[in-house]
Amino acid sequence: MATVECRNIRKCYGDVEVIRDFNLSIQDHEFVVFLGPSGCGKSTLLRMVAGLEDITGGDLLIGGARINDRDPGDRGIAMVFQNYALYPHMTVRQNITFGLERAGTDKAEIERRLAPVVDTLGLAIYLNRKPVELSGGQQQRVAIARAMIKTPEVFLFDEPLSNLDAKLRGHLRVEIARLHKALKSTSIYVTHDQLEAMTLADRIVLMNQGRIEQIGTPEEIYSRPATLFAAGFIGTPNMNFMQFEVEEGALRDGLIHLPAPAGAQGQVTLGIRPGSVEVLPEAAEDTLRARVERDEFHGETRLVSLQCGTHSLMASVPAHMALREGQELHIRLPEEKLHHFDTKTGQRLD
Ligand SMILES: Nc1ncnc2c1ncn2[C@@H]1O[C@H](COP(=O)(O)OP(=O)(O)OP(=O)(O)O)[C@@H](O)[C@H]1O
Repeated sequence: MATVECRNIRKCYGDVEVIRDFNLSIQDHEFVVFLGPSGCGKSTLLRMVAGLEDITGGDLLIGGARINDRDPGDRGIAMVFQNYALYPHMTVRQNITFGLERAGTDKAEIERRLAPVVDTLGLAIYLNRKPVELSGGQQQRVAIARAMIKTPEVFLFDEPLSNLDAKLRGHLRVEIARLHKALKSTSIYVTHDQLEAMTLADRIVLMNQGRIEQIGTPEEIYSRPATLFAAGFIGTPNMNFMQFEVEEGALRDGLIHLPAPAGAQGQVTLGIRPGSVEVLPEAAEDTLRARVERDEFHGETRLVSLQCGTHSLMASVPAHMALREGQELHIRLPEEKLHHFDTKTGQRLD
């Protein structure tokens, strides 16, 4: 059973604490993505699991055994890095099998393991080439093959696609998902790319400044972000935010009058995703007047910047809805699509 458990994990560089009291249980076969902005600590955490960084405090368990002080080679893990780090003087075949040869695995066993790995990653025709004769995507496939052939219990991926162009990234993303299904190993994948996280993860661990902001399935985090940070980080285009002071149980300004969530006090941030803002040609009882500031054509949709009283909002509308800059129109903010946060603490209110 390749469960991974982090219990009160801490990491300090000198006096600076970069990971604080990190707790997480990863199940056998689960695909967990550490997602967050640059510097939030996701790589440091992954490197601690791999044994490439000391753990300052707490316990790290793989398969139920505490492995804080175990050598990287004895942890049952394999890691795929952002820089493929292939040996330039070796062929593809040698790069893939080198680790097993060094460990003294016998030749027949290496050949037995090589065939399905090479097959799965479409590398058979490149086996005798040197890395310099391969594209970036092919080189990263070799790096994945090198990790796969070790048949690890836990796969660790550190931004493996970030050096590739967008098309190749999409392609390899699908392959990694397929591989995970076939191999059934537990996987931890680090990225700052929310699309990768949303498409690959069983669960996302959203991190910010060395702490967990939210843990959940992609759907859970998208539809019920637990904090303002989670709401702003997940979703493209970004969620709209509007600031209000709670007055007599309502969020109110010259134009807007909405009920405040039960018990809300002080400042509340109202959030709504651009795709949830309804744009209407006619006024109705629950619509608000808005003016078009800018209209961007995005293919299937248009992204419209609106001014609604003192609030700036984005709305994503079908592309056929041609709008002019300066045009007056009417919008509706459906109540069931609103998110409320305490502005001071950043915590979700409803
Ligand atoms: N060897 C080190 N010495 C001191 N500080 C470090 C060291 N390595 C990382 N840090 C700091 O630890 C914090 C977390 O870094 P880490 O590389 O884990 O972030 P990250 O979320 O993976 O970012 P990125 O996406 O940019 O790689 C950062 O503030 C970084 O400056």
